[in-house]
Amino acid sequence: MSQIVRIATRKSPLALWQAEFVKAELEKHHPDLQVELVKISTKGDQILDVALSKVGGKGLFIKELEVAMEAGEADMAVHSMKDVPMEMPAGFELATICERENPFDAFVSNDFDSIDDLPQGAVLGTSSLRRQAQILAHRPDLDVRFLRGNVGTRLGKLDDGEYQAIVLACAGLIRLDLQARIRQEIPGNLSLPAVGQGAVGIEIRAGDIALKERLQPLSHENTTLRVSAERAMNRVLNGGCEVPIAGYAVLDDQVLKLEGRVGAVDGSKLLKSSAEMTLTGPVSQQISQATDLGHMVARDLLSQGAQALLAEQ
Ligand SMILES: NCc1[nH]cc(CCC(=O)O)c1CC(=O)O
Repeated sequence: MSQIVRIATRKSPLALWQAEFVKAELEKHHPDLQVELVKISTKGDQILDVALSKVGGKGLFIKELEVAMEAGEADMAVHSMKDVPMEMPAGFELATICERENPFDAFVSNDFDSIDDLPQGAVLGTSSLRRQAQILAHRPDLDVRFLRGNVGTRLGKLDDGEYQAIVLACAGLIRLDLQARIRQEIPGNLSLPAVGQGAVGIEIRAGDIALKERLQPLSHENTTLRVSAERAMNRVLNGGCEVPIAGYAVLDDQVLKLEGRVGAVDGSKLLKSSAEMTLTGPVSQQISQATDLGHMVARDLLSQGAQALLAEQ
């Protein structure tokens, strides 16, 4: 007898790709499972004309999915980790973090090869305060303008000529088979990625141990440790996806290295900090070491004045 599990997902093409990916993985590892998608509209999808930072951002893309899980209409929700708040609401837990796709930002343009190739004063589209802060710190002459909507909408606005270039996540473009649109993978030293960028996370009702067990084969240890450090940093800085904070960790040979940045949205200031740590012991211990590393970098950014910068936004 097959058992049915339902995934709550937003309706954007990228959200659907991610939910379909989790469905396929689950069915591969558990042939007895029948996985269905429950497609839901969220407030974040409907508000397209205001900066997310101005509409009380945190959790904007995931609230409705939690309501469906609470009502028993779905058993789990699949999210871009970048959009998952640092604290999960009571009754829910982050069960699994899957393998990260390319974490970097993409420069997309029909006329130019890279950020440095843009002419003086060029119009660049992004609504990410993190991207704006870092790009303006590097190229203060650029005219950064508002750009929201799902990946297809943003590319459409570029092609209509509203912008000379736009910046979005490489991961989204790659997953939607639009990698040909990436003119430059923006190096991390120019635009450090957002906390969790490129990783997919799975949220469940707190205490649903049977489902968590089922999800275990989808969990990616290297990604989980890196994203744990990034999120621990963000938690201390009190940041979500809608603040000019960047955080990116790499893990090679048990050495976890985390870099964090907090910027002024006009590019006038960019605080940077990094630290590394050798992870040892069982995974649960390594996660707590990764968390400590995140706290260290956050405290260093705070000692450099991050709080004042974030309060200005
Ligand atoms: N804030 C929206 C969002 N959430 C996740 C992604 C991209 C995919 C990812 O980071 O996994 C995007 C679009 C973008 O930043 O261009």
